[in-house]
Amino acid sequence: MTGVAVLGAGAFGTALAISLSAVRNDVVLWARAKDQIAKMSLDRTNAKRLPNCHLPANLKLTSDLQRACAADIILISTPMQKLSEFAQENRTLLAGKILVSCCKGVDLETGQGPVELLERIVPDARIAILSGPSFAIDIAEGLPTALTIASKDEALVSDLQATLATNNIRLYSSLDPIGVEFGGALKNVMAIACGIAIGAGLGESARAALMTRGNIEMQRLASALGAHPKTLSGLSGFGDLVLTCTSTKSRNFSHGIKLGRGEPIDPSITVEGVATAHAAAKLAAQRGVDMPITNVVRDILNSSITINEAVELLLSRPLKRE
Ligand SMILES: NC(=O)C1=CN([C@@H]2O[C@H](COP(=O)(O)OP(=O)(O)OC[C@H]3O[C@@H](n4cnc5c(N)ncnc54)[C@H](OP(=O)(O)O)[C@@H]3O)[C@@H](O)[C@H]2O)C=CC1
Ligand SMILES: O=C(CO)COP(=O)(O)O
Repeated sequence: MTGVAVLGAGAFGTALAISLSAVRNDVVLWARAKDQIAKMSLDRTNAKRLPNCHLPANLKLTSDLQRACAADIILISTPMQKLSEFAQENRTLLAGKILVSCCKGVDLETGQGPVELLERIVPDARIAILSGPSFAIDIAEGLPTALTIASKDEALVSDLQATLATNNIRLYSSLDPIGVEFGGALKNVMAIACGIAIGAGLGESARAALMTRGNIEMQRLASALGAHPKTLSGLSGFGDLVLTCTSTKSRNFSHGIKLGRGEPIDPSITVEGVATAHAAAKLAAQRGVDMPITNVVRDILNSSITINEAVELLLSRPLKRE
């Protein structure tokens, strides 16, 4: 396999392109805005999305999607709610390629995760997902982490594991893309819940309880959708849950903190858990899956309940065996 393109020069796409460029000379990073690419080429940094991180000299930059899509392997790193539109608009360029989704979310309109969505829109592509604990800034600075690459196609996943591992990203493989995509998506909802708890002064014990019961909810929904429950105990589940529920580097956790403190929200920041809370609550209702934490996060986001009411709701549920 030759040539790796990263589509979407957001924080994560840029970080992945930097990390991959340390081990390969055939990496191209695409952004839709010509002026952004011109500025990035001049400054060798992405001031808009990942400031202060150097773009290596061997990393190619382009706003020409056709040129980027000449690569065999295409990593897609747009926000989840933009993936459907992006894939539909560019389905001809993506056809027949190896597509690796880097998105963490559930599509609000269809209830699909990124793998299922790409399989529907680009049926003749070979699809995989990359997920796990990885703040863009950590990856860009060369700090080590471990991620999961998953696909139902065993040969593909093993090729991608070898091709996409870098000096600071250790890659584990998985044949359970549903578990990996829903682990990565649902942890964002729990990070908002934990942020709310911390922001509202409910304490760290409350956060630990939310993380633990949240993890059970994540497993329940993912299993109902066909995932292996054990997958959610891995990097794209427990691993990312721990990271994002405990760090203010997380936009989802920070969003929750702001809600908990009653502070204003900046709508320009990508906070995947907001739409995903709505999508996941809907999926759970359709399948009869009990998701009390997800439901209260959705209701707080809708302003249909207060944080105090959410606490009361969670604590007054019938007592049960763990
Ligand atoms: N940031 C992180 O630490 C991590 C993020 N992720 C996941 O990666 C995905 C992207 O996040 P992140 O990079 O942080 O997001 P950012 O908000 O930093 O960037 C989003 C990028 O997507 C581009 N974009 C938005 N809409 C479209 C569209 N319709 N067509 C093409 N490009 C589009 C934006 O372009 P423009 O600037 O022109 O608007 C921008 O380059 C999310 O699903 C996130 O959960 C995963 C792991 C870590
Ligand atoms: O997914 C992430 C780290 O693994 C990034 O989390 P946020 O989107 O909450 O910043």
